[in-house]
Amino acid sequence: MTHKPGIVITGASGRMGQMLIKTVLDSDKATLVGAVERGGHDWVGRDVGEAMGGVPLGVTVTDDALEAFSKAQAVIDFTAPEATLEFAALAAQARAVHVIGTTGMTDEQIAQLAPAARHAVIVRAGNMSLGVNLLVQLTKKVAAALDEDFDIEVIEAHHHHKVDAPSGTALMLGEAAAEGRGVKLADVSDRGRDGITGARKRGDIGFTAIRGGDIVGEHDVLFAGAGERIVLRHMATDRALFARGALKAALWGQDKSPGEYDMIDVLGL
Ligand SMILES: NC(=O)C1=CN([C@@H]2O[C@H](COP(=O)(O)OP(=O)(O)OC[C@H]3O[C@@H](n4cnc5c(N)ncnc54)[C@H](O)[C@@H]3O)[C@@H](O)[C@H]2O)C=CC1
Ligand SMILES: O=C(O)C1=N[C@H](C(=O)O)C[C@H](O)C1
Repeated sequence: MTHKPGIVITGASGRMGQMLIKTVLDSDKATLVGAVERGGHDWVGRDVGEAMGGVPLGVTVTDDALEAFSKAQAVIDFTAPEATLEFAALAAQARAVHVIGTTGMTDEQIAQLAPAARHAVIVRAGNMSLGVNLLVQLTKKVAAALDEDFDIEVIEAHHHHKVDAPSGTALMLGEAAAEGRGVKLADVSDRGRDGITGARKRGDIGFTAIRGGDIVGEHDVLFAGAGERIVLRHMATDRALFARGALKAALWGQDKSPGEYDMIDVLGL
């Protein structure tokens, strides 16, 4: 029998946490060995299956991340930036692959992952779906083919619970467009227009964030020229696709050398 990597899910009670637990349970390639929640959360100390409203799974939700990670080959983490930084250090200590789906991390926080990546594999992406990562590559190509006569706008829409904007995916798409154009996103990014903004600056990459209802995640990259527009679009209708991508990353990372990777690496795009 082949060895099935043991997986810990952090943020177990969250929208993605619960989806990830179901995805691992449905998989014949991995085993759920732990579920972590923040200290004081009412799921801590309960069986995670029962807490999710189902049958007991024999996995007790804990707030002791290191203890949970030490039994695992991979940690899948869709939580919040500060928590993810803490988990990176602990996953590295446990030599577990750390799959990071958390968005809203600052550049400084992302740089702080580097010490952990010297000891363990980190796979981080603002979007774990095949479709979005393909869209990233397409965006880079289209941006490289068109000049600044085409204005680039990234438009994203998410559910009303989302706390960060622009979305991690929107930033990935903006980075791809900037790379295609041979510029740095930080130099051309236009976020949050309001009031008398003046005319659009040539070469800028604009971002618009829509928040409402239960929208899972929608992203358009608009290339607007004179007399024509090109729109590259991805629409997610089920969080399961992010969870499947994250599990794929956790399995992919098992035989890789320590370092920082993304879903383009995992999917070979
Ligand atoms: N990369 C991707 O493909 C995707 C990324 N995301 C990102 O994943 C993150 C989570 O999203 P949701 O599940 O919708 O949010 P959520 O708010 O439903 O879940 C977050 C969970 O993390 C837990 N948490 C926070 N701090 C913690 C700590 N210190 N220790 C343990 N648990 C902690 C919370 O209690 C909560 O259960 C967001 O940053 C979101 O943008 C979401 C979907 C796809
Ligand atoms: O918070 C979400 O829900 C999502 N977050 C990710 C992002 O910030 O892009 C990915 C997906 O769009 C859902």
